[in-house]
Amino acid sequence: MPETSPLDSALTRLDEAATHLNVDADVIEKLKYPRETTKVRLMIRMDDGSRKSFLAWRCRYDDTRGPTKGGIRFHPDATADEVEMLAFWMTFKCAVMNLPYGGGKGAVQVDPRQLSKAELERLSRAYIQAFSRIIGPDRDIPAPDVYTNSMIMGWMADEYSQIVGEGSPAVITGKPLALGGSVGRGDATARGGYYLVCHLAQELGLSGSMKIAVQGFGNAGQHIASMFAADGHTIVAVSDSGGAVYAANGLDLKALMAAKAEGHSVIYTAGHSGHQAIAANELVGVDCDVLVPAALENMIHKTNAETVKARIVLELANGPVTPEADAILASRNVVVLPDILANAGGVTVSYFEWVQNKQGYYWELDEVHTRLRTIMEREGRAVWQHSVDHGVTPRTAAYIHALSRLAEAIEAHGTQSYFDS
Ligand SMILES: NC(=O)C1=CN([C@@H]2O[C@H](COP(=O)(O)OP(=O)(O)OC[C@H]3O[C@@H](n4cnc5c(N)ncnc54)[C@H](O)[C@@H]3O)[C@@H](O)[C@H]2O)C=CC1
Ligand SMILES: O=C(O)CCC(=O)C(=O)O
Repeated sequence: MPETSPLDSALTRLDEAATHLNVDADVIEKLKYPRETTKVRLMIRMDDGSRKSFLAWRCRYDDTRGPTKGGIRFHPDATADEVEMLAFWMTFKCAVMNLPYGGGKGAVQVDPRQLSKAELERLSRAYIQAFSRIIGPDRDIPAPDVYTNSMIMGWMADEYSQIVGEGSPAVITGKPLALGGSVGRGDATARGGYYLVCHLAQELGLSGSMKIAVQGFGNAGQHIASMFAADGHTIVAVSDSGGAVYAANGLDLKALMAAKAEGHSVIYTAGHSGHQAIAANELVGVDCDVLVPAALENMIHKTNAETVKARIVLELANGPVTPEADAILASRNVVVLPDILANAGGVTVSYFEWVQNKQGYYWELDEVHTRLRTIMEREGRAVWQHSVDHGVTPRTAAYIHALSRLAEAIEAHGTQSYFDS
C-alpha cells in the first residue's frame, strides 16, 4: 500500500523547493490549493437499455501562467484527490517547460475495458456535456491520459464543437490527425523522455548498450521501449496490469506489441522466445541500467525502493516514486529524472497541436521533433544545472525551476490574482 497520498507527496516537494528560493509564503500558500474542482455524476444509456452512473471530475488547479491544461483519465480507482494532484503536477510541468499554460486534470471513475465502443463514446460525450462550461480553447484544454486515447479525444472535440455551434479544434489536444491532431503527439511523452536521456547521457554516466525495464506497457511504455530498442539497447522486462515478463537477453518487442494490439496482457507472450513470466511487482528490482515507470502513481515505494538495481529512473508516469522512496534512491545514488520534466514531451506536443489549431497551419513531423528536442534539452539542461548549483536531486531542481517561474507570474499579476473567482 502506498504510504502517502499523491496530495501529500506533491506538497512535500513544493515545500522542499521553497526552501531554496526567496518566495513569499503567500505564493506557496496559493499553490497549495486548487482554484476549482468540479465533480459531476454522468449518466449514460448502456447497450442493454439500462442506465448507469459514473463519477467524474475536472480540476483547474492554477491558471496564473495561462489556460489550464491536462489530460483526462478513465480509471476505476480515480478519485478527486488524485485528480487534484495530477492537476498540481500539470501546473508545475507546464512551468518547467515554460509553456503558456496552467495545470488541470480530469477523470472518470470507470473501467473502460468493461464498456462497449458505443458506451465509451456516450460516456466521453457525456463528460463534455457536463464540463462544456468549464473547458474551452482559452480556458481549460484537456488531452489523453491513462486509458484514454485519440479516438476518445476526437469524440470529445466533436461534442464540444456541436455544443458551441462551430468547429473548435483547439479545445482538446491529442486528437486524431483527421480532426486537427498534430503529427508526433502519439509518441511525444516517450520521445521527450528519450531526448532527455540522450542529452544528459554523459552526466548520467550512460554509455554503450543499456538494459532497460519498463513498468506499464501502454502508450508511453511501448513507445519508449521501441525508441531504446531502435538504438540497440536491450529491453529486459515489461509489465502491464495483467503481469510482467522478463528475458535477460532481451524481449521480442514485436511479439509484445502484437499481443497488446490483440487486447492481451504482456503475460500472453510468456514462453515465447525466452520470455519468462515474473510477478508484476518484481519488475522494479530486475537487473537493468534504466528503470522506466510508465504506469501509475506510487509504484516505487519504501518497501521496494531498496530492490531497485537501475542507476537511472526515468519517470514517464506521473508520481511513480513516493517521497520515502525518493530518499532511499537518493541515498543509493540512483538518479531519478522526475515526471514534471521527463514526461513533459506529451504536453509540449499538445501545446504544438494547440498552436497549429489556432494558426490553421500544420507542421511536418521533423518540425515537431526538432522543436520538442530543443525544449527538452533547454529545460532539461536548466534543471540539471539547478541540481548542481543547489546540490539537490533533479526532482527538487525541477520544482525550483518551475516555482521560480510560477512565483514571478503570480507577482506579475498583482494582488487581484489573490482574489480570483
Ligand atoms: N498519455 C500522455 O500523454 C501522458 C501520460 N503520462 C503518464 O504516463 C503514465 C502512463 O500513461 P499512458 O501510457 O498514456 O497510459 P495507457 O493507458 O496507454 O497505459 C497505461 C499502462 O499501465 C499499465 N498498468 C496499469 N496498472 C498497472 C500496474 N499495477 N502495474 C503495471 N502496469 C500497469 C496498463 O496495463 C497500461 O499498459 C500515466 O502515469 C500517465 O499519467 C504522462 C504524460 C503524458
Ligand atoms: O497533453 C496534455 O495536455 C497533458 C498530458 C498529461 O495529462 C500529462 O502530462 O500528465
